[in-house]
Amino acid sequence: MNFFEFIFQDWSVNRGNIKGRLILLLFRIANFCSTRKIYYYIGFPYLLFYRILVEWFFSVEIPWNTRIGKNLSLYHGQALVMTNHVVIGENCTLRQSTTIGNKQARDGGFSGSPVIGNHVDIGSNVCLIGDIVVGDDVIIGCGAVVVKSVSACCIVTGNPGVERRRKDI
Ligand SMILES: CC(=O)SCCNC(=O)CCNC(=O)[C@H](O)C(C)(C)COP(=O)(O)OP(=O)(O)OC[C@H]1O[C@@H](n2cnc3c(N)ncnc32)[C@H](O)[C@@H]1OP(=O)(O)O
Ligand SMILES: N[C@@H](CO)C(=O)O
Repeated sequence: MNFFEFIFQDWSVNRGNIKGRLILLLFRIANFCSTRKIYYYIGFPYLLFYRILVEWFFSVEIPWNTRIGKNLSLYHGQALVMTNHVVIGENCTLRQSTTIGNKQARDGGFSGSPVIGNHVDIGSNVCLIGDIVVGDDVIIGCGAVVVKSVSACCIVTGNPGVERRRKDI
């Protein structure tokens, strides 16, 4: 993937969604710089710009070195927070007021963070926490709190999240 393909990899799935396109374009440029050593140093001022604009002003904390597959849809980009250990597959959807992160142990150490498969649709106001794996083709309902791994082809709803098999695939 060349530079332009890389930075525009989410463009088409966010058609009509200017904010989603802008945030993801800024993220992909930061991601490109931060994951290639020489560009990390050259692009460091840009990384600071990314952090201030996207994290402080848009309130979307997608760390610049997070591993995210192509075609991420980002609706209503605000109050979205994740750690840089999160992994997100291809063709996933994220919405507002969602946290994807870790938990802290009594000894002060941190757990791992979620690894999310392909074609995972995450509703608004969701918390995905800890060293868990979310399979492919999962839908996570709005407001769900997910602290255990989720099998592929399931819907998860509620707090604590309960999974059931999808009937549409
Ligand atoms: C501004 C905006 O629009 S931002 C966009 C916000 N939208 C979202 O985040 C969409 C997220 N999608 C959802 O939460 C959906 O409800 C889904 C995908 C989880 C389920 O959708 P459907 O398959 O149509 O389920 P359906 O509405 O038939 O409900 C099935 C059952 O699950 C329950 N249910 C549905 N969604 C949820 C939820 N988020 N949390 C808890 N229970 C739920 C229903 O009450 C129903 O229970 P019942 O069988 O006891 O009556
Ligand atoms: N309702 C659309 C956009 O607001 C969604 O699924 O998030």
